[in-house]
Amino acid sequence: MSRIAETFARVKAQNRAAFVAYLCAGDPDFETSLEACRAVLRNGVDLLELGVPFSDPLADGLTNQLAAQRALAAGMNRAKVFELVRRLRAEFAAVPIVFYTYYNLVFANGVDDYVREAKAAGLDGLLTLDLPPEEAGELSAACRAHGLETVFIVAPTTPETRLPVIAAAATGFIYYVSREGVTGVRTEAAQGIPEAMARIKAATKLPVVVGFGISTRAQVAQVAAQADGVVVGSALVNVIRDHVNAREQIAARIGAVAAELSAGTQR
Ligand SMILES: O=P(O)(O)OC[C@@H](O)[C@@H](O)c1c[nH]c2ccccc12
Repeated sequence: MSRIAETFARVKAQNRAAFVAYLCAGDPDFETSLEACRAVLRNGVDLLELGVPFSDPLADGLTNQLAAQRALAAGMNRAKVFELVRRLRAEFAAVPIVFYTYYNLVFANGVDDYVREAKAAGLDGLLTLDLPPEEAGELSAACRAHGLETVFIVAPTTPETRLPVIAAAATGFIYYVSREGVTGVRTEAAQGIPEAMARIKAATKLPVVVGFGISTRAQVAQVAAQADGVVVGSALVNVIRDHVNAREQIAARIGAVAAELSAGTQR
């Protein structure tokens, strides 16, 4: 069983949703990013989404765009992103790590080489934010060959007819982005999640995680009652933003936020 499948089976047996954290790899620098990832993994995170910093993050809100800029400014590159995964995998054998990346970065130097290197570094899956399943044949074949999961997104605007296409291409889990627009902290979790879960669950047996705008323990608890996993990104990335000039504080503070929010996943 894959790390991802084991994780969802474990949290289900514990009657809770998985707590999924998003951080941008190398934000605000390699060593601080490694410390921030360690801190959230030691404080309730069940699955880590690592954003691969990109110059044109069209699907990201301002918080994540600035995180990518900080990482790129600090010199983050393909080799260092894989090194970060290797370092985390050496310390956290069981935690699933999934790249959130734009297809350009995967495609640039050969899809098969990228997937092989990602698997060798210890990665479990890939979510390519700008690659629809209809165009993902080469990537899906490479991931099948090398043993990476291919996660795909369902949005509130996804037509019913596309759900089977997405469900057929997805492995590991499906990500339901619970509102239109881009990522970013909001005052309340989106409405309509139960209805969306019913739609998606009619098309797939895969676990479904829900994200976008979730930033408080109460919002986590609300979504945890409705989904298999809850994703928090900007609320964690903002801790890094707010302590860029006090980097030694980031690990402790981001660990505390992860501990507070992840407690909301208990049903
Ligand atoms: O930041 P938020 O509102 O907590 O949402 C999670 C989001 O950041 C993370 O899952 C993510 C980062 N980049 C993305 C691009 C598309 C969809 C999702 C994402």
